[in-house]
Amino acid sequence: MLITITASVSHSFLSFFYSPSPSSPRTLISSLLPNKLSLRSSFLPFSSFGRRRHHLHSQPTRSVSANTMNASSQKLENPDDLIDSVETFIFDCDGVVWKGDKLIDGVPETLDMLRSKGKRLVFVTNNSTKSRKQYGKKFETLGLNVREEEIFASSFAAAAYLKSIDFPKDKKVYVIGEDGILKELELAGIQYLGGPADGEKKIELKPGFLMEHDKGVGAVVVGFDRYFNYYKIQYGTLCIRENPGCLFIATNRDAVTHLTDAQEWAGGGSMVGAIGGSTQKEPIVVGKPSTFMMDYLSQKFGILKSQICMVGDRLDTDILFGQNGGCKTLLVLSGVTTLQMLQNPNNSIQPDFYTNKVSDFLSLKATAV
Ligand SMILES: O=C(CO)[C@H](O)[C@H](O)COP(=O)(O)O
Repeated sequence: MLITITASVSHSFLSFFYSPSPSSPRTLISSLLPNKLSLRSSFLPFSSFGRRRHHLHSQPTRSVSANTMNASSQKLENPDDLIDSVETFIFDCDGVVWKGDKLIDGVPETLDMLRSKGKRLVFVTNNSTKSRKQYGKKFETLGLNVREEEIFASSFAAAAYLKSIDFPKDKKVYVIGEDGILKELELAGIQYLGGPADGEKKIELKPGFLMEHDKGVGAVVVGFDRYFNYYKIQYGTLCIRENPGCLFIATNRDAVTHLTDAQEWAGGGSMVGAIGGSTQKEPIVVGKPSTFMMDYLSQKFGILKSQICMVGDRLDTDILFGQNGGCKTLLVLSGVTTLQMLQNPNNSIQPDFYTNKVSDFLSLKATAV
């Protein structure tokens, strides 16, 4: 069974890990797992600085959480009931708000309607290629009135996670990923190397060639990277395998993404999988479905998770993210998931509601009048 280590900022977990118990973190985490799950020996990337600060929990990506045992989803028929039952809507971006660079029909009007009802709107994306500021520009270009503080990308989550564990000022992060991660690390005051600059680098395998690496790297952050190469794999691998306590952090493990609308393209999970393959370690995942961003948001805005509705197009990231956080969930069929996929007997991830697209909030209301 696939198990993912996820990062959480929940106070209960924090106090749990700060407790003076002599138990090792591995024992503590093991105690949180159902009996049938076990941890592999290389599973926990604790470092000397992260040891007492990590509040990790192991979380199967599906099927063990009680939330994933929901009965079949209901087709959304009374949007007002759902709207009135929560104070915050978290929207996934790709497949919900836009597809690639194309705005999905009816999104601006729907967001305006929700704002006019006093709802808090938050946007969460696993795509780490841009920073919050860069996403702010994208929203603006698409004619959407969204502030940078309302956007939470996995690039930001990686930097926020490192801050939450007091990543030492004298340590560096090796980045396998694009500009968004670099920008967020910079804003967080964290030193880094790698990123797009290593995209051109090649390795000449002459006899006896040995690649040097920076012993001051305390974390490798892996996100979606269109310039992924063997140099980056080897560099990241050396840091994780040879620098004591070096963390392996993944922005997400998404299998596919939408680089063009003609087909699905290999996603961030492919880069993370390569580093997992060479290091034989599991990453700390900070993007969906990890609860790190959910916990972060709920603490930052002081929102009760039961007062949140997560709207997304992917079952194994968005809907699971909402369910793992104890929120209401709405699946829209405007992205990667079809009705057939939702209703396939092998699919156990059932959102509370499903509908075609977010603007159904408006059209269904109109029909009901
Ligand atoms: O970056 C990616 C590739 O790994 C993501 O799969 C993708 O872009 C996810 O976006 P969202 O969370 O907005 O659906």
